[in-house]
Formats: sequence, structure tokens, C-alpha cells
Amino acid sequence: MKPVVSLTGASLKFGKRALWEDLDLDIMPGEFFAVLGPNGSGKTSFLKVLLGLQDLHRGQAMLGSRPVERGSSLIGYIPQQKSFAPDTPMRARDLVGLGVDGHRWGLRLSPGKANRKIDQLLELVGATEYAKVPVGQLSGGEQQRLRVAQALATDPQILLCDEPLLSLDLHHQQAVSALINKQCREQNSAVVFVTHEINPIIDYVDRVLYLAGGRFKVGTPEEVMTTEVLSDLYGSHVEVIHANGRIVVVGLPDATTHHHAPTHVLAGEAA
Ligand SMILES: Nc1ncnc2c1ncn2[C@@H]1O[C@H](COP(=O)(O)OP(=O)(O)OP(=O)(O)O)[C@@H](O)[C@H]1O
Repeated sequence: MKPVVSLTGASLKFGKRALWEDLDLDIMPGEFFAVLGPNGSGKTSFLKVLLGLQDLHRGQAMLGSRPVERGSSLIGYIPQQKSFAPDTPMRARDLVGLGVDGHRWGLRLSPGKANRKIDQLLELVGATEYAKVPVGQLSGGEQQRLRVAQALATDPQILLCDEPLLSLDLHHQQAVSALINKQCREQNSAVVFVTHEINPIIDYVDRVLYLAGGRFKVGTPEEVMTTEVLSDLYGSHVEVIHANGRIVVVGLPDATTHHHAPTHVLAGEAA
């Protein structure tokens, strides 16, 4: 089996600051790959490299047998959440329809088939009941489920997810991560899942790329999420506790956080 994502000798620097150096990595079809690390460690930049939006400082990034390129038809992308303006008139089903219409082979489905596909996708993410509501009127979590449906519309070989669980309640965190895992296991998509928090996806993750302080570690969660490995990456003692199938990292350096404060509160949502 050939990798769908390959990085060779990859380094990314901004000015003198390296986010990572000499990264060699193959991600295989059907692999659930998590990218973890504190704020500012380079997780989103890693996705941008794969999206062809960020050049490497050194090394090579390939998707399948071709160098990364903008707009690759291999990729489905769930961006980090930004809310739609409250007066956005587009309906929920039209947003999902954008993914269906832009089919990877450039062939448009007939209107009937496209509508059926949109209905299936809406049902998949539990969004049927608000299919006709303008997206600007939906909560952050409801909007996020539509973005997942849109990203799955083309059955992508590589599904890039940038903090897709932010602003979802626990029930929908579980539903959305199970959905992404289903795409991975049943359609053999490679999933690259950026997150601050491994626990909601701990049952699904095959391997982890942990970025911190300009360094990285790649391996299974058992290999990477240990007191020794993370203390080494952070350059100070942190304690990794495994309890009830969850992983808790205690004693992160002061400037480090794994949790986002919400950047804004959407109309109609509690703070
Ligand atoms: N185009 C750029 N030019 C200069 N610096 C950049 C650029 N893009 C990102 N950076 C810096 O690189 C660092 C990593 O940013 P990135 O968004 O990849 O981090 P992240 O791990 O996704 O963070 P967060 O968890 O806060 O979303 C940040 O310090 C950011 O300011």
C-alpha cells in the first residue's frame, strides 16, 4: 500500500523560529492520524502545508504521487470554525450542496441525484431538521456539522480536520468524531485530525504527531503520550496520567495551554 501523504526532510520556519525540522512522515490510506500540541506549535500550519497554502522551508510534501497543490481533488477539508455572519442568506442544504456540486471529477450530478446526495449527507450529520434554515441563524455547533457534511461530499481520499469538535456539545463531539472515523475505516480515507485534546478521539487514533517548542514526536498514542516523551519535548517535567481510558497531561509549562478560549460567542449561544 502506498502512502497518501508523504513528507520528506520537511522543515517549516517563520523567521528564526522553527515549528519543526527534518520531519519524515508517511500517512497511509485508512489511517486516523492526530496532530497535537499547544497553542502556536504549528498544527494549523501543518494542515496548510498539505493544502498547498504554506511552502515548506526545506524538504518535500507529496499527496499521492504528486507534490502538494492548492485545490487538490484528493482532499476534503473541515476548516477551523469561523461563524457565518448572522445575515448570511444561504440555506444549510445549499452549503452542503457546494461540496456535492464541486465533484472531484468535474462531473455535475443531475439535480435529482444531487438533491438525494445532499439529503443523505444532511441525515448523516443529523442536520435534516434545519436543512432549510439560513446558515447565519444556526448555532456554531450546527454550522460545524454542515461543514463536516460538505467535506464528506466528495468522498475524499484525505480528510483534513482543523479542530472540528470545537463548539460542539459532548453528544455531537461523539457523533462527529464517529462519523469521521467511519469515513476513515469504511472508505479508507486518511484522516489528519488537528486537536488540542486527544480524549474525544482516543478510541480512533492510530498515530499521533505531537508538536511542541519547535520539536516533534511521531508514534502511537501509547508511545507518544508518556511522561518521558512529553517532558523531553517540553523541556520540563510534565506528568502524563492514564485513567479510565483517558489521558491527562499535568504540569504543562505556564505559557502553554491545550485549550482554546472561545474567540467569540455566537448570537444565541451561551458563553
Ligand atoms: N504566515 C506566517 N508568518 C509568520 N508566522 C506565522 C505564519 N503562520 C503562522 N505563524 C506563526 O506560527 C506559529 C504556529 O501557528 P499555527 O497556527 O500553525 O499554530 P497552532 O498550533 O495551530 O496554534 P493554535 O492551537 O493556537 O491554533 C504561530 O506562532 C503563528 O503566529
